[in-house]
Amino acid sequence: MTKKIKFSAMSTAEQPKKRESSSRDINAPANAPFGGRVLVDESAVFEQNAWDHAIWDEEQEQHARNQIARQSKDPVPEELVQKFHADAAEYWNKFYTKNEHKFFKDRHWLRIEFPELFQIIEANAGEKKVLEIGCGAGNTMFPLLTESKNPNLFVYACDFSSTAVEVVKNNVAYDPNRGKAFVWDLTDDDIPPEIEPESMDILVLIFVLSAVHPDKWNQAVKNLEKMLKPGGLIVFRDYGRYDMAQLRFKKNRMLSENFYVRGDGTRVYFFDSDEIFQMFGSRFTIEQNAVDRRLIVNRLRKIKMYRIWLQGKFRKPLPGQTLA
Ligand SMILES: C[S@@+](CC[C@H](N)C(=O)[O-])C[C@H]1O[C@@H](n2cnc3c(N)ncnc32)[C@H](O)[C@@H]1O
Repeated sequence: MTKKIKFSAMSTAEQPKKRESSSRDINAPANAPFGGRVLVDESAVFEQNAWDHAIWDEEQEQHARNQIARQSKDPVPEELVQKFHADAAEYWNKFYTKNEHKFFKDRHWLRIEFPELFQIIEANAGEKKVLEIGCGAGNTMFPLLTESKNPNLFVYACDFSSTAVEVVKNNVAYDPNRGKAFVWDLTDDDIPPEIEPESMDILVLIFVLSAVHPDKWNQAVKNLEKMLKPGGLIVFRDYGRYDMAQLRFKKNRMLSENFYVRGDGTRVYFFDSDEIFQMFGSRFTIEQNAVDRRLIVNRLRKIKMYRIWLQGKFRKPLPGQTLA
């Protein structure tokens, strides 16, 4: 008899306890872009490359807990912890120096998961301003600029790594008349001089908050709020708790709970959706706070990889509006 794997849109453990996603949840199985590939018969697991809505059984959950317990027994040696925090931007500089041209990815999922970003590049969308934070190689800035039909779109991109900003400026699609890249640390005491308070229509936060020390999250969110127009939107995507990348960390990589340093010195946190709610819920209306769980399969090598990402959309209320 074939063993059935349990799959559903969202496990009980993941069900947000408070205000939760409404508009279109990436976990919704029907008509969601990646939502239709649901595995019901495990013997078919290697018949396609990816499956959606993977729910773990107790054995897998226990394995994850064991891995993390093991990692926490051998954390990063105390004398190195401060160096990884203090030199965080420098490690990212090294990363971009080494990998300069390998980082531009055409992310088809951007259009699917964040259609709001692509609505503002329509010809008749009016004056719109976007800021990509922790822009790296400009993986959001460049698709927007190259596809835009909106002459009144301006795209800002910032990163605390000066090397990343140079990579962006050296891209052939970089045009100072339509965009501006600059160095700024999201956790600074104030917003950058390049950005007027309450002037941005959309802030893009893709795989960047995970690189920020948890002690600095609050300042980061304050800065985001200050830059965003009332009614403006933050689009967020990042690593989720128990993602394969978290469970694979070996000895001497854990900095603090769920926060790690990779072999190249860059830091990464793995969030759960409650933390995201805590961070954004008192300042923004949470339009989406979803967990995207995929089982990705290497059919040739018969390897199963469980990826977990969080995705969110947070809207700044209009004056006089209370949080939804
Ligand atoms: C994993 S990369 C993601 C890059 C890009 N967002 C993408 O998705 O391709 C994280 C980026 O965040 C930047 N970063 C990390 N901490 C930052 C901070 N406090 N302020 C600004 N940028 C930061 C890093 O330099 C790096 O470019």
